[in-house]
Amino acid sequence: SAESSETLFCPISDTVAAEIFKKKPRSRHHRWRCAEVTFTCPEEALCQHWVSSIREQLAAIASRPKHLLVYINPYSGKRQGKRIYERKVAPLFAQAGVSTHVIVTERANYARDQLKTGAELQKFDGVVCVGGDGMFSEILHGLIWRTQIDGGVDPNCPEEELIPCTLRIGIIPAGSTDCICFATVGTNDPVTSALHIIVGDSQPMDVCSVHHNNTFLQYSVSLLGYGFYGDVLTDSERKRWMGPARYDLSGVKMFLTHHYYEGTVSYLPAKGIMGTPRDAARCRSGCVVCQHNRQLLPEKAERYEVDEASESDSEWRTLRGKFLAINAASMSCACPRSPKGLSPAAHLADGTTDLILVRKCSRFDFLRHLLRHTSKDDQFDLAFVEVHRVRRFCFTPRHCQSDSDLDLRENGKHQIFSQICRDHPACGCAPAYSSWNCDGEILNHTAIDVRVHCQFIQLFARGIEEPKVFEELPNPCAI
Ligand SMILES: CCCCCCCCCCCCC/C=C/[C@@H](O)[C@H](CO)NC(=O)CCCCCCCCCCCCCCC
Ligand SMILES: Nc1ncnc2c1ncn2[C@@H]1O[C@H](COP(=O)(O)OP(=O)(O)OP(=O)(O)O)[C@@H](O)[C@H]1O
Ligand SMILES: [Ca+2]
Repeated sequence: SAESSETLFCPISDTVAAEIFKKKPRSRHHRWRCAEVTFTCPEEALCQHWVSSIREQLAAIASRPKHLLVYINPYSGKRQGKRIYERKVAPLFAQAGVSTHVIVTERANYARDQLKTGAELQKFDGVVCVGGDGMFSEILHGLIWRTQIDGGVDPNCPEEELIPCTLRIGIIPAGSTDCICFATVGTNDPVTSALHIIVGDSQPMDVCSVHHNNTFLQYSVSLLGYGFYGDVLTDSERKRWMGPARYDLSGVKMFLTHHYYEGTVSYLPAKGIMGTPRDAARCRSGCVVCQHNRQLLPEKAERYEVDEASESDSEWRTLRGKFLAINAASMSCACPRSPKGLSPAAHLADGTTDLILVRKCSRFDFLRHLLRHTSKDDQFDLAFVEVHRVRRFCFTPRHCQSDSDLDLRENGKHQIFSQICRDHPACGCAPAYSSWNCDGEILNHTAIDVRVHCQFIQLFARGIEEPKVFEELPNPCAI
């Protein structure tokens, strides 16, 4: 009888592919590619038996998603989101037997609003966003909001125990920074991300809730930045037409502007945990620090909250001063601009955020600090920089006297003056306030209360994998 053969779909990493095909491993770490392995057998019936049993085995893996809700932002990054999805991702989902419901967004917050109220989520095993960090933020907000409202929880109360989201989120990177994808996968590559979704990987992630006066503002998973990163974002929003390059231009402009801001930061240090922001070790796939610190949370942490006793007033610390930047990095914030990130030793899922305070210093010193984000040197090893691993923090700008004052500033006259001064640094009048950059969105309040919720969401990812030495290569069939 004639030999039968069938091509089977098997996603594998570059290194494993190299081992199978005896090719030289590629230098681009963390990228995954599809490989085809053809088995031949003498009988067609046997071949069909192999195929059907492999398909059955794959279908029985509960962690693999079967139905996905996909949102594409057609305006992300270089406006390639739709093309990237259709050319690189959709064929892989089809080949792997993953069905999809694809929605191209029609406006900002389209996906968020649908998830909050409209979408029939029980049909899906996950939600995929094709876009940048802003698009991810929409999905995050939609899903968290929906989960709280369905569970009868008030998201406005900062002390409320939130209900964690169960639907996993996948990110197909197509944006300007794609920091969440880069920091959870190790690369910004749509095919790699699609394969992590197909094989059903799970990576838990911390989420910060941000409140102002008992009113919910936003959630954050990467950077909450006041001062430099807030000003870069505000300035870059007026240059959206430039695409990803707007951040570099605004970065240079804000570096030259060199504004500092006065205020008070109070924080609750994360006590008894494994790991510090100055560690040489990094958060990697299967991170023991994240697992250990999650277990430290008390039993009621079934609801993913921190022990109230550890939040007594005496534990809080307060710092006042003039700051060029106040950054809270709940993860490394690694991205192509800074492959080690704002806080290289931060953890994806340890229930803490790294609070980085850059005090007023010379332009030269600030440049040294910034440059160290791109080299092996420690950006925290400078007299004007301090970093604390915290569970919660509050910030109050010095000139923030009352809410009505703040509202006036945010809605009216002060904002205009502040804007004039921002645009005309030569007038010598520095603005009293910056804005918070919350994962790339501008917050409309400056006095904020931030709380970390440990392992609050799950991504279709597995964290960054350490490069494998040859002997440790996994069995490709087990991936
Ligand atoms: C001299 C080179 C120094 C390079 C220093 C690079 C540090 C870069 C650190 C990037 C951290 C990104 C954190 C991620 C935040 C995301 O949630 C958010 C949403 O996508 N992205 C941004 O806010 C977008 C933020 C983009 C910030 C870009 C900052 C660029 C700074 C350039 C300073 C140049 C000084 C030159 C002096 C001659
Ligand atoms: N159809 C749409 N039209 C206009 N804006 C949209 C649309 N869909 C989503 N958005 C908004 O576009 C913004 C930027 O999206 P996204 O993050 O995907 O791209 P980006 O280029 O990486 O931008 P950023 O660097 O701000 O994250 C988000 O705030 C999102 O809410
Ligand atoms: Ca963290």
